[in-house]
Amino acid sequence: MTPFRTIGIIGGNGWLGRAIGHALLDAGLIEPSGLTLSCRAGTSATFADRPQVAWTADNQELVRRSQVVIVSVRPEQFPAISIDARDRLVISVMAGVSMETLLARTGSDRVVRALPNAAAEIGRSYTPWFCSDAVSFDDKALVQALFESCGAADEVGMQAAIDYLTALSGSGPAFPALLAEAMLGHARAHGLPETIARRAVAGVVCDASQLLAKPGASPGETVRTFMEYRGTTDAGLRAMQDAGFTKAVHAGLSAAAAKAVSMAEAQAGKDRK
Ligand SMILES: NC(=O)C1=CN([C@@H]2O[C@H](COP(=O)(O)OP(=O)(O)OC[C@H]3O[C@@H](n4cnc5c(N)ncnc54)[C@H](OP(=O)(O)O)[C@@H]3O)[C@@H](O)[C@H]2O)C=CC1
Ligand SMILES: O=C(O)[C@@H]1CCC=N1
Repeated sequence: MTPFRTIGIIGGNGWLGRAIGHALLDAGLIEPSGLTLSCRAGTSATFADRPQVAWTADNQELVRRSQVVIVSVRPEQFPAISIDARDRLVISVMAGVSMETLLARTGSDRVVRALPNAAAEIGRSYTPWFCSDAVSFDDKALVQALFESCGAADEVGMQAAIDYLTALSGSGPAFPALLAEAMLGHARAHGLPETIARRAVAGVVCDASQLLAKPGASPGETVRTFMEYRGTTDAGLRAMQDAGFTKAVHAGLSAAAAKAVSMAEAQAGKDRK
């Protein structure tokens, strides 16, 4: 793998940008002095414990200092970013910004579209990524190592998979949160003390869900095993299904995936005008 000594993160003070920056440093993939971060104010307290990290408001200066440029601003903030990143490996983590738009707006032909999730903050993201033809074998090894510093990662061969996975795994951390919130509301309505309700819900959503991480575990098998008791869990699962649980999950994933595609089309449409 080519040793990349310099990496820049545009939007390095944001939720995802700072998570990736800290993960890279914690994994020793880069020295603090090799990391440049940007935000519009040009400085942030985010990496105060690492004073050798450089800050700038000038994104072209960041590009000049960095062999690898990670773009981590919100999609609607991207049009305001004007960079010439030819000869740089550009990695976008933005939802709904297509490879075609990235190639056209950055001037680089070595572009990666990656889609981490918020669990990068705790080193537990799942990050699929897709790259342009000019991305080299060494670049790919770097991208894989970079996102493995934030959790698990896989290269995918189709850009459409990134739009779909933006919904499934990119937005994914919000969905167990919705389940937890629904459970909490139910527990409160049944008069449970707040502390107990929170501990019980966290016990299910954060801890008991780890049963699914056991080697060989399968969600369908787990559901069927519980249903075979013909007891309380079976009653609960059947009522949830009858109320449209699977349908609701599928509708949510379809809506999120459609939004990823429509965001990409809207950005590309602006470029054509
Ligand atoms: N958060 C998540 O769970 C996930 C996010 N993503 C994608 O990652 C990207 C970032 O998301 P997230 O970190 O949550 O968003 P944030 O709003 O937390 O971070 C974006 C950052 O970009 C900075 N910024 C805005 N404009 C500029 C500019 N012109 N130059 C330099 N920096 C700029 C902002 O800082 P300031 O205002 O100080 O300039 C801000 O801190 C988005 O595109 C999103 O789609 C993908 C998967 C998951
Ligand atoms: O909601 C969003 O648009 C971004 C992308 C995935 C997670 N957050």
